[in-house]
Amino acid sequence: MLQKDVKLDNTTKTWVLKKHIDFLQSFGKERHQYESSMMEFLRMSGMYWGLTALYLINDGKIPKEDEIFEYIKSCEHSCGGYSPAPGHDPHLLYTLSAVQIACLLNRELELPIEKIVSYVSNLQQDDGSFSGDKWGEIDTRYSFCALACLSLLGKHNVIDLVKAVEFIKSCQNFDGGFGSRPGAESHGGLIYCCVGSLSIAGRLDLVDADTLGWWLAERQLPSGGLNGRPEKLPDVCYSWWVFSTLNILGRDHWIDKEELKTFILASQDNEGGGFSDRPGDEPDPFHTLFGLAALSLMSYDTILPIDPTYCMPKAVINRLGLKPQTLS
Ligand SMILES: COc1ccc(S(=O)(=O)N2Cc3cc(-c4ccc(C=O)o4)ccc3N(Cc3cncn3C)C[C@H]2Cc2ccc(O)cc2)cc1
Ligand SMILES: [Zn+2]
Repeated sequence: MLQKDVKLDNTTKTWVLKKHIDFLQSFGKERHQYESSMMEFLRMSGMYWGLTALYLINDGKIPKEDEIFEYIKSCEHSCGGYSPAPGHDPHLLYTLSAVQIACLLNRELELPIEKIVSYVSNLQQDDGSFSGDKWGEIDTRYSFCALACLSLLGKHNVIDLVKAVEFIKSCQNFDGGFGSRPGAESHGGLIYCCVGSLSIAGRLDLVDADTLGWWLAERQLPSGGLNGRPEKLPDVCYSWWVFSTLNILGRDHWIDKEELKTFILASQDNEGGGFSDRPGDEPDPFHTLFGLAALSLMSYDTILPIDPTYCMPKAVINRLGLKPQTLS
């Protein structure tokens, strides 16, 4: 079977740091008005992606902090959950994003912590799994959102951690990977969520690190890029999902970092700044964060260090006194 991949033209793209800062600072303004309005359904997450990316390359400086915190408050619901934008329904995805942004601003203590904690713990099911909102869709993504959100607030002991870990273990496959539910196929993004959850819970002993490490290293293609499943095209965001998981498992030397770096840099937009999913596509804040975050794990240029488990600046995780488990 011909391996699907992209062909990098041999001009290595220059590192356009200033343009990435401009791209991130202008998102939501006139230049990106259209895309930004189209993305209202995920705006709170879009702000976490854009602001974290900016923090990493702008020496931790974030503009308009008060305006951002007012926006978070405008998305708060009486149940303790946050919506992506005013007038939308609350959901665990955007509650995590709101807490992550508040932590970036060093203002997490100004949040209604007890209400958020009760919102998140009420989403845990009898089998230890989590749903994303009242409609009840179960997904290991939501286990990660719940554990990350509560641990950032120093409250992860309010849920049944043993059962939460048990559910994640029930989603482990013979290839060492994890899926969205028991029996679902292994997928790079869900493996990151499950290994990240076990890292927060201090239970990486449950991971078969060699078998999973091998499956993850198999994601690298001749272009240097990583895909999320066999036979898929490489994509910059998998540079984060797959590479940060290898980093947590102490096996990130199992892939060729130089080739991954080349693929990520080739996915920069040299005109307007930002990163796309692969060379030649439109850049967006989502792929810009995950491209920069992977480069940060490779200590590229002046990008500030990032924590592989939380996808947040190390300085913020250290300030919160959090020590997510990693294997050496
Ligand atoms: C453009 O098409 C999509 C498809 C899915 C989504 S998603 O919300 O389900 N989601 C996140 C995601 C976001 C973007 C994006 C564009 C502009 C912005 C502004 O901030 O963000 C783009 C893609 C995307 N995807 C889809 C994707 C990424 N790489 C390959 N694909 C198909 C991921 C998707 C799932 C997701 C992942 C992480 C997360 O924290 C939340 C949702 C969003 C747009
Ligand atoms: Zn992607």
